[in-house]
Amino acid sequence: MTRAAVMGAGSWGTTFAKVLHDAGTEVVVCARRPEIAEAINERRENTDYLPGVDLPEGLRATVDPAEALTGADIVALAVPSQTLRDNLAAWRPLLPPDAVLVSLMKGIELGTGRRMSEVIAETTGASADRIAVVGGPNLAREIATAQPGAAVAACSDEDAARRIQAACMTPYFRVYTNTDVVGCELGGAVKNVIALCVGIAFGLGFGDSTRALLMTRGLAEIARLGAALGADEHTFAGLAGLGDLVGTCSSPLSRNRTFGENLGRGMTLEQTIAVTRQTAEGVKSSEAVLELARKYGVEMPITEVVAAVMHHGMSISEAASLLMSRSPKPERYGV
Ligand SMILES: NC(=O)C1=CN([C@@H]2O[C@H](COP(=O)(O)OP(=O)(O)OC[C@H]3O[C@@H](n4cnc5c(N)ncnc54)[C@H](O)[C@@H]3O)[C@@H](O)[C@H]2O)C=CC1
Ligand SMILES: O=C(CO)COP(=O)(O)O
Repeated sequence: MTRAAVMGAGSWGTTFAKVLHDAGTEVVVCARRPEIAEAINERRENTDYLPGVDLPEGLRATVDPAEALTGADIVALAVPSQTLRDNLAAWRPLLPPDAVLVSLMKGIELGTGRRMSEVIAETTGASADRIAVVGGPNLAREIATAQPGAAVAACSDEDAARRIQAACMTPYFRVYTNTDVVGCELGGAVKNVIALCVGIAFGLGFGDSTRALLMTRGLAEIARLGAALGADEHTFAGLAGLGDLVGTCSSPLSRNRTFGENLGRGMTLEQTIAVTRQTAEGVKSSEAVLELARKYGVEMPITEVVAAVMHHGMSISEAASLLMSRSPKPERYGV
């Protein structure tokens, strides 16, 4: 039987652990706080992150990383992207040498511009055939309540991708494989930045025309960055690209979209941060994505204004007018 450890018992870590369990994988989820592990083990509920969602009997939680990691064939990482490097430094001595390390995270590291698979490689020394990514349009509460969903398991080693696929495919969760790790990661991370902008537009009272505009031009800038970083452009038409963008930008469950919506409705950045209890990756990643775009000479106008609003005090009205007053150009998808 395949054994998996899920490191991080937030909303997605807990949900993905349930998916693995439902797929017949033996799984232990590792929480930081004892009360979360206790609630999962004893009340069969993650009372903080997924209140009201029943968790299966066989899903075990611990606060002891060694207990979770010992003997694991698959180690799924589900902590906030900006904390991965520090978390991995602590877990590294405990990682089984042959385990596949799977990033479930959708962010880019601030200050380095590294994708999560790169942070994993740098911190653990694992080779590319042991580093994978799972991404797609997966809103935790929906998947945790077994609503039909799908994702992509990506690894440069197709066999490893297939092993992950087998470990988490259930009657309600379809998993496809891909070998384009870069594309799958960029799709997941950059859509969070676009979702912030869509949320702002929604909060300002704009409707579906504006949302569709931002999603479509957002996808164009994701694809441009992807081309520069060597991704396969077809990935962006798939679940980890268009799929994830549509899911997040459309859903009131999205923390990123909700963060933007609160700003659009008139909250200050500080007020919005204060009311946001879970991880809205796009806030920090917007600046990291922009650094990456500048490094590779890629134009990303939506990312640019989102980063300016999140980090450099630009007002929302200035951001909107900057986007709408760009010079006329032919429509192009991607490069
Ligand atoms: N929630 C969702 O629907 C989905 C989330 N993701 C991605 O999964 C990753 C994890 O997100 P969620 O589980 O949703 O986040 P969350 O905010 O619900 O949970 C984060 C978890 O990381 C733990 N953690 C470990 N070290 C931490 C530190 N230093 N600071 C703060 N928290 C720390 C927290 O205790 C918590 O268990 C993110 O990159 C997110 O983009 C991906 C797909 C769906
Ligand atoms: O990644 C997600 C959906 O696929 C979750 O989006 P949020 O992080 O904005 O909630």
